[in-house]
This record gives sequence, structure tokens and C-alpha cells, in this order.
Amino acid sequence: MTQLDSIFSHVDQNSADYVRRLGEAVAIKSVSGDAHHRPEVVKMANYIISWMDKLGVSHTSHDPGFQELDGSQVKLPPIILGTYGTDPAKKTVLVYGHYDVQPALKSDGWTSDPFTLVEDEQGRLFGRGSTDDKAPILSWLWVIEAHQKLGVDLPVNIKMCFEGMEESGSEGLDELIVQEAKGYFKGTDYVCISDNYWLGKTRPCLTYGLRGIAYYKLTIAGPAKDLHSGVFGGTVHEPMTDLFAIMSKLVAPDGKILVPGIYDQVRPLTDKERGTYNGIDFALPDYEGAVGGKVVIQDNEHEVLMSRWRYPSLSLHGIEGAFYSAGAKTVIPAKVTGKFSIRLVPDMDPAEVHRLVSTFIASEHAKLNSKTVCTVEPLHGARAWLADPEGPSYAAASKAVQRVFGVKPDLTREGGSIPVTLTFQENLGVSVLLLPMGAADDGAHSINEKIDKKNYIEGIKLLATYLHEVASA
Ligand SMILES: NCC(=O)N[C@@H](Cc1c[nH]cn1)C(=O)O
Ligand SMILES: [Zn+2]
Ligand SMILES: [Zn+2]
Repeated sequence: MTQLDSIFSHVDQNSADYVRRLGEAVAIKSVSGDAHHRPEVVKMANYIISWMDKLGVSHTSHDPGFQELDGSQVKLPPIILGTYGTDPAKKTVLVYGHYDVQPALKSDGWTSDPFTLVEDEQGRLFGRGSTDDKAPILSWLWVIEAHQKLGVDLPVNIKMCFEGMEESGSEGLDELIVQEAKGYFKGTDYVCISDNYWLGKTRPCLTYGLRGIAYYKLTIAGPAKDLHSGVFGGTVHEPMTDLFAIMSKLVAPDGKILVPGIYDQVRPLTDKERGTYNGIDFALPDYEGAVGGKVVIQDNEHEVLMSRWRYPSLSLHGIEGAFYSAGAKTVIPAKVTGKFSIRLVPDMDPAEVHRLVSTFIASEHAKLNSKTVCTVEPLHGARAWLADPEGPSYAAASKAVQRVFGVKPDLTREGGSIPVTLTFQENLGVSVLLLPMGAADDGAHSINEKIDKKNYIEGIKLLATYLHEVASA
């Protein structure tokens, strides 16, 4: 039996424990976007630290300071830097992940409590953060534990960087990476991140590109207080009317962004790039399954992939300050804030995007001839990331996929954003690889987020095998 064979059977034998521990982590409501949950985010950091202590991973916690959230100063959760092994004869792999999660309420439409991990008869593990990103970050720890339990030498040194603000703009992380590039992060040979998803449900993939993001708050303020629409309706400029008018000018129903100049910065499509879409294992019906309805704009697979990976998109997310409860309250909201974001692609620059967006919104507001006050505030911005999927780390990951799953992985890009990928690539000057565990239908950020038990357990084996392959690369 090889070392990896014994690790695989150890992982299989301990699968119930891994699921139970994922349940402990999911029960911690580490929602970074809500100030009320900040103590839970810190509790999740402590949960990880307690495992690091048990496993002999040395660690330091970095305090990024405070952020302004909902009008008050809120302390940011720690960035945890861990070190396991410092053997100069071994390669060093830096793994990154995040322990915060998106918000979730049962009333959003979850079939079970979002913070109680529930396994169904198909082996799906439902719970907020199950796939994004709690199972992946815990898996790195289980890989270390498996080696220790079996007395197998881990063939690489591992550095770990786990943050608690990824879902809310990664506050303070870039600064720490720049500051520690020649300190803590020195000696990193490769970066590996498990925080995205396969393209479908069966074939694993290696991911070499992500879109960036520019997130906005658009506020329209009018009267000093909410008004009775029977008493004042028809006599005042209404913030909600103006907000709807402006937000409807940002994007067309066919997904085209209407902000003038926004497509000028997009890198042109070459024949070489077009060729990379051939042979990717991706089917429209499966995608519609993940979407949960027949509402896909494009009518062929390549166009869907290009629209997700290499063209920008603009999504309207919500409105703060608007009446949304049951009943028929006849209110004129005094001040409303629309939230929207633009996913950025190579070569879009967040500063230039901000200039175009704020100029356009100011001119659209001026056209309304309204006495309301309109302000646009960028919340966070990050450029797109694109790597060269060649070299020892990608080759090692490809071999690992073939060893664990018996198939060659697809090479993919993705439409989401993990801003730290570019920061690592530019500041550490090493290859960055995304090695996902979850499947396309996991529903990250959505209701009923899940990870399939099979993906979790085989994912632990995948990360272990990747480390062994990297060591011999
Ligand atoms: N798993 C990565 C992920 O979900 N990233 C978020 C990052 C983000 C940016 N602003 C709010 N969240 C994403 O939406 O892509
Ligand atoms: Zn994530
Ligand atoms: Zn996420």
C-alpha cells in the first residue's frame, strides 16, 4: 500500500468525523457583512486556531484594525497566518481560504436552518458556508491530521492564510500581504486556493482566471423623513422613483451594460483564446439545472462561458431603506440606497470604471430634473485575475485529479472574484492555482448552499495528493 493509499483509506474511515466537524463550523454564524455577527466571525477564527493548536501548526493572528459599517466603527476579524513545517529541503505551499460567510436567513427560502448542517438521503450537506469556504479550509487541516495519525511525513511545508472578510471586501488583507511579502510569505513556492467550483457536477477542474469586482452604493436622498403618500404624494420628488429611473439605465434585460465606455477596456477576443473553449465539459441543460430555471440569456455553451469568464456583467443586488414587509404601508421612503456591482475582466481598471459609472449616474440624475440628492460610493474594487495554467503546480494538480478521480481536469476560468489571487501573484511572484472541491450546483451565496459529502471527502484526498505531487514536481 502506498502512502497515499493509506491516507485515502484513513480519510474514508474518518468521514463521519469530518462531517461532524463541518457541522460545528457551519453552526458558527460567521457572516462578515453584518456588524451584529462580528463576534461569531471571531468565534470561527478561534475554532480554526484551536485546531491549529491541536495539530501543532504555529500561528499568528493579525489585527487589520477597524472598518466603518452601518455608520459605526467595527473591529475587523483577525487574519490567521499558520506555518506547518520549515524544512528548507522541501517546497513550501501557501494555502489561502476564508472563514466568513454570506448572510443567510431561513425566511430567504431555505428548507432547513442555514446554520445547522443537514445531510439528506443523497449525501448532500446543506448549510451556509458548507462549500464556501468552510469545507475547503478545514480540509487542509484534515490533511495534516491524516499524515500525523498515520506517521507519514508531509512532503511539503505549508503556510496558511485564512481571512474573515473575503465576502466583504477582504479589508486589510492586501496591505498585510504587501507588508509580509518578504517576511512571513518569503519562501513560498506555490499558492493553492480552494474556494470555487467545478463547471459541472462530475468533472473536476483547475481554475486559472477570475473576474474582478467594483461594488457600488447609489443613494438618493429627498425629504428629511418618510412621508405619507396620501398627504405628500404628487407634490415632492420621491427618492425611490429617481432610484428606479437611474438603476433601470445601468443594464438592459439582455445583460448588456449601458454605462457608456464600459466595454472599451475589455481585452479583445483572439482566435487562440476562442480555441480554449473547445472541448470543455459543459452542457447548457446542466447549467440550467444549477440556475434552477430556463432563464439563461445565451443560447450556446461557448457564449455562456464567455459571458461568465471574459465579459463584464452588471447586477442589481438590492435597495436599503425601501418598504419591503407584508401589508400595504403607504410610505414615501425619505432616502434609499441601491446596491449594484460590476464584474470586471482583463484589462478593466476599477478606477476608470468608477469614473465612467459616477459620470453616467450624475448625468442620468441631472436628466430627471429632480431636487433629490444623488451620491455614488464605491464600496470595494478589485481587478480580474488571469494566470498561466502551465508549470509544476498546475501539472501536479492535474496528476492529483487523475489519481483521485480517474479523469483529466478541465482548465477553467470563473465569473466570481477572489481579489487576493492577484495580490499573491503580483507580490509573491509565484504561480497561483485554484483547486476547487465543490460542484456547480452547490449554490454558494444562494439558499440551500450545500457540498456533496463525496466532494468533501474526495476533496480532502485531492488536496493531500496535490501536496504529494507538488513535492515530487
Ligand atoms: N468564493 C469566492 C466569492 O464568493 N467571492 C465573492 C467576493 C465578494 C466581493 N464582494 C462581495 N463578495 C464574490 O461575490 O465573488
Ligand atoms: Zn469563497
Ligand atoms: Zn463567497
